[in-house]
Amino acid sequence: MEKLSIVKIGGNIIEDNASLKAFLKLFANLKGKKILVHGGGKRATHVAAKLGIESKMVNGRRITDAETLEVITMVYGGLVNKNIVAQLQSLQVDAIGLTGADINSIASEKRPVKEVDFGFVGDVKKVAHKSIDKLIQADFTPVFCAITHDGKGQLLNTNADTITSQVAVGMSELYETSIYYCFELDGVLRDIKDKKSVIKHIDVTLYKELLEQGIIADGMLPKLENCFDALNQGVKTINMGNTSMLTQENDNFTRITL
Ligand SMILES: Nc1ncnc2c1ncn2[C@@H]1O[C@H](COP(=O)(O)OP(=O)(O)O)[C@@H](O)[C@H]1O
Ligand SMILES: CC(=O)N[C@@H](CCC(=O)OP(=O)(O)O)C(=O)O
Repeated sequence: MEKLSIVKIGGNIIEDNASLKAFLKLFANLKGKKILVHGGGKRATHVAAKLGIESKMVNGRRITDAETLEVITMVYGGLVNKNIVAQLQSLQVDAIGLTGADINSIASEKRPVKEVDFGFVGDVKKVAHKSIDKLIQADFTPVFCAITHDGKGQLLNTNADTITSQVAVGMSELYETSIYYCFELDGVLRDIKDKKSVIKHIDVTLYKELLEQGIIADGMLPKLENCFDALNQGVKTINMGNTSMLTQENDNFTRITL
């Protein structure tokens, strides 16, 4: 099977122009077929605040009312996605920016209201791996933002980490897939105050321990939540760390295995 890399960048990298530029260079140099997924939660929070809209997160997910959905559509689907695509074009990567509504690539379902009403937040139901592959086979590089749709005309906010693992699972039908969760730290840390305390390898048993001890929290929750499902559903490798893990020179990052 041919290899496919699915790379995710989040808010902290996107917020810092120099970090974003440096990352996009590494991504452009990454050999083989690839997909980029980006978040932008921090930018959405800033823009919402400017508009007088307060942001609320529960379990690493944004409570998304109708007003917030408008903001995230503009920020993720417009501002962030198109800037990244333009920068990739300047690096000779023929990128195409997508929400899950485009080519019906990621269909989701509005999260049912249980203890928390997340509003317009979608849980991924179907990834159109064959349609996405048409773009890849045509030598385009898909760049997904954190928006999906329900097939009935409703856009839904979906955590970018979750999109990454679900797209990777879908594409595993056709490729040997590797996920790279790039963020500002070197990996999952045993002690959040000690930047050097990178845990090099996490399996299911250690994951449960770390979760119980509260070592995995906040933005780290959605990253790790779906990893083991993804590995069980055919994703070959999952890595978490800073952007330099995309080069062969850095091996100081976290590898997730079953
Ligand atoms: N054990 C941990 N190791 C590393 N980061 C952690 C840990 N627990 C919580 N975090 C938090 O998770 C954040 C990364 O998630 P998130 O903010 O969603 O990043 P991004 O948007 O860049 O993907 C880190 O900045 C850190 O504050
Ligand atoms: C439902 C939900 O929480 N969606 C996320 C999507 C963006 C995201 O995931 O951004 P980062 O990767 O930068 O955190 C949000 O609106 O914050």
